[in-house]
Amino acid sequence: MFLLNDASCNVLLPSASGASVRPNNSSQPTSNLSSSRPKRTRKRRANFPMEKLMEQFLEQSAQAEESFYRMEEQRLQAEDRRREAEHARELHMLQMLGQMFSNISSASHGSAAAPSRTAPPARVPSTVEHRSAAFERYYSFGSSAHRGMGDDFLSLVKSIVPPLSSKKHKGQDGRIGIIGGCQEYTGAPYFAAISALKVGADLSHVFCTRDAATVIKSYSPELIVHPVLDSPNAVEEIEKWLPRLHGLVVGPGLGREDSLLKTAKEVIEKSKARDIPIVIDADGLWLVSQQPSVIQGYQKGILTPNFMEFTRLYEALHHEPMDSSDHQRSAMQLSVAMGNLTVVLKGEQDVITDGNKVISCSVEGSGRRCGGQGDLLSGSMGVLAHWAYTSSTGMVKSVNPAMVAAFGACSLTRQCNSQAFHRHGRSTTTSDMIQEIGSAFKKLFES
Ligand SMILES: NC(=O)C1=CN([C@@H]2O[C@H](COP(=O)(O)OP(=O)(O)OC[C@H]3O[C@@H](n4cnc5c(N)ncnc54)[C@H](OP(=O)(O)O)[C@@H]3O)[C@@H](O)[C@H]2O)[C@@H](O)CC1
Ligand SMILES: Nc1ncnc2c1ncn2[C@@H]1O[C@H](COP(=O)(O)OP(=O)(O)OP(=O)(O)O)[C@@H](O)[C@H]1O
Repeated sequence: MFLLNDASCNVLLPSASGASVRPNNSSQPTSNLSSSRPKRTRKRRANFPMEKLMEQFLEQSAQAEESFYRMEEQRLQAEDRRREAEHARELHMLQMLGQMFSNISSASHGSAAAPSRTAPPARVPSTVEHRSAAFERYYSFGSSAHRGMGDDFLSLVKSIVPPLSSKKHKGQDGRIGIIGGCQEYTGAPYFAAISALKVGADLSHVFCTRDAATVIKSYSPELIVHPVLDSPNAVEEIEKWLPRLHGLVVGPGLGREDSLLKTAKEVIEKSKARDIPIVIDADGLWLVSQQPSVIQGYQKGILTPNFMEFTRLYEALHHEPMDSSDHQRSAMQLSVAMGNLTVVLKGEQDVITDGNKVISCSVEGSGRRCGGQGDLLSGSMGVLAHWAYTSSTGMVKSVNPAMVAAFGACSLTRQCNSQAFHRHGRSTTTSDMIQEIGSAFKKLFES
């Protein structure tokens, strides 16, 4: 905005910040416009007709405008340079982190750093070996100790979140399948499937028994529900969909009926052949404790046991009771015995390990332990595993995509628990936590 003050002829120019400022008289030939010397001004006014004065004023205005835009241009260029430098610094930091992890993995476990899809189960290290190894490779997030490393893992999770874009079509950010849902348990598969959607999958399929299907559909129109799990040709019916699925969660609300477990087992085999990331939870873990070979050595498999489920698995693999005083060590031992599968032992702290590294997630949750929180966790992990394995950033692959996905899902579940508890206190339910997924995700991974 340019103002000509009638009485004094003072000129007001816009500053870069938008506020009007007076021009610097020392650098501009504006003495004829000054109001501080009335006599001289009057005399000059007599010599210069009004048009000449206007002409001069317009010329000065144009110069001022030009200099303003030049300064603005310089300011924007400096801002661009600052952003580019910041981006390069972030990228460099993540590459170094990736390099560091791959060094740790190759130094400690040779082939485990670049595992084959179905590696044979590795040797279980001795107690002494394990204690020092776990110490060296133990990182914690949420407590004040090792916060730097936790923050780095958080950066890795942030880096796998795909950008939202109008160029994408429905399905590109993930189609997730849940194998579970029977007459007794309809809530668990619903929680897992809706959580996958709310984290950011585009489509969520539930493969459940016939009598559970209508119930699950009635909870939400967002879910695609297939009433096939107890049909005679269940495996073929589900197999038809596998080429379209990016992630599978097996177990929430599956139940333990032999025929359903047999179907789940065959679906796991078919999904492995297609290289689909598979999260196994709840009754899926019951199946694994009966037949570990169903998933043993599959590097894209993640097990998410609670303490009870963990004990069952550990004893099935090691044929002896576990040492419950050292969760990190026991979790590493189970992972190694399962062929370096990623294991998430849920609890007061979530312990996440692939047998080489151990991370602990202790993001503050709450004291509320309503049923279904584990389903929120496994559904979210299904999506994050797909994003981690298909991430184009590269550095996630030098860590272990399954560990990054597991860490992301644990942090998110605990953050949802904390936020829901702040609103609802003791009456918090898993549905309240699911309502918090959007804001918890934004807070953790998009800020
Ligand atoms: N709304 C729904 O539809 C829901 C359905 N769900 C579905 O239910 C199915 C069975 O799953 P599950 O977890 O109840 O079976 P299981 O592992 O045998 O545990 C049974 C017993 O283990 C114990 N226990 C548990 N945790 C423990 C711990 N941390 N530390 C120590 N002990 C612990 C505890 O024993 P208690 O305290 O009673 O002695 C508990 O009663 C499965 O399909 C699942 O998806 C759930 O997802 C919830 C929402
Ligand atoms: N003692 C705890 N303190 C804080 N958070 C916890 C605690 N126990 C579990 N959690 C959180 O709750 C999540 C679900 O764990 P939980 O042990 O409830 O699973 P679950 O028993 O398999 O659940 P579900 O009821 O779905 O079967 C964990 O990832 C963890 O983040």
